[in-house]
Amino acid sequence: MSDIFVTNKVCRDFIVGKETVHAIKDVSITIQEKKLVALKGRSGSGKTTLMNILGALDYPTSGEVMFQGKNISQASDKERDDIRRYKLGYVFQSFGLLPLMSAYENVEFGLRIADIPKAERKKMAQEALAIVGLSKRMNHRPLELSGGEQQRVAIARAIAHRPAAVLADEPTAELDSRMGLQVLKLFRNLVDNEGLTVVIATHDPAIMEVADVVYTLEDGQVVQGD
Ligand SMILES: Nc1ncnc2c1ncn2[C@@H]1O[C@H](COP(=O)(O)OP(=O)(O)OP(=O)(O)O)[C@@H](O)[C@H]1O
Repeated sequence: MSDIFVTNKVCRDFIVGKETVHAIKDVSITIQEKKLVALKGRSGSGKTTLMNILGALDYPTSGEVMFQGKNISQASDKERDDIRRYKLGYVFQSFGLLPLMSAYENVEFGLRIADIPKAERKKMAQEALAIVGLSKRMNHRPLELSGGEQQRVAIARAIAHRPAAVLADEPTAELDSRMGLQVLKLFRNLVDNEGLTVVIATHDPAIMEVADVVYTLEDGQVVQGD
């Protein structure tokens, strides 16, 4: 199986006043295709910083990040934009749905941003909502859905354009444990049945039930991986 993300001694520093915060230090990890990989660790351990770097949303201060064999830390803005738009999908803690649009419209809007032609958008949006089990709720607006359902709409939006990988930052933090587990199992299904690679940053202990590989971060360093 091939590697989809490889980081080599990645560091990210933030300058705050006169101090330098070493948010992540010398992180070297490999993420294989079609796996569910967890980045686990306490608040402040560097999970979001590493996710943003993997997702081409931020640059490392030093070190290399490879995505599908390409060094994205040195890629042009256009190449990075294309990776974000076409190759990756993102899921955030607070769902990020547009409140005045229905579930279907939220997913369809994501497909417009990914430049999917109009003629294909309807079928792709409906398929993505079917995968997350929300075909019957697709005309509901976010506030007419439970938190778990809203997160499933956000997942449908993240997968509808058929990216290679989905990056989810604390996707269960605003859900109770039952709904959180449902969402984690949905990610597991996406890996097993849709051939996606999923990377989840979380401190939710239930991740241990679904992850293939867990990297534990402590003070910006990977202390454990299996
Ligand atoms: N933009 C920034 N400016 C300054 N410091 C930052 C910035 N982003 C992150 N940090 C610092 O880097 C460290 C790692 O933060 P990060 O958000 O990656 O951790 P985290 O594990 O995702 O935490 P949480 O679970 O609370 O989101 C923290 O000490 C944080 O204060």
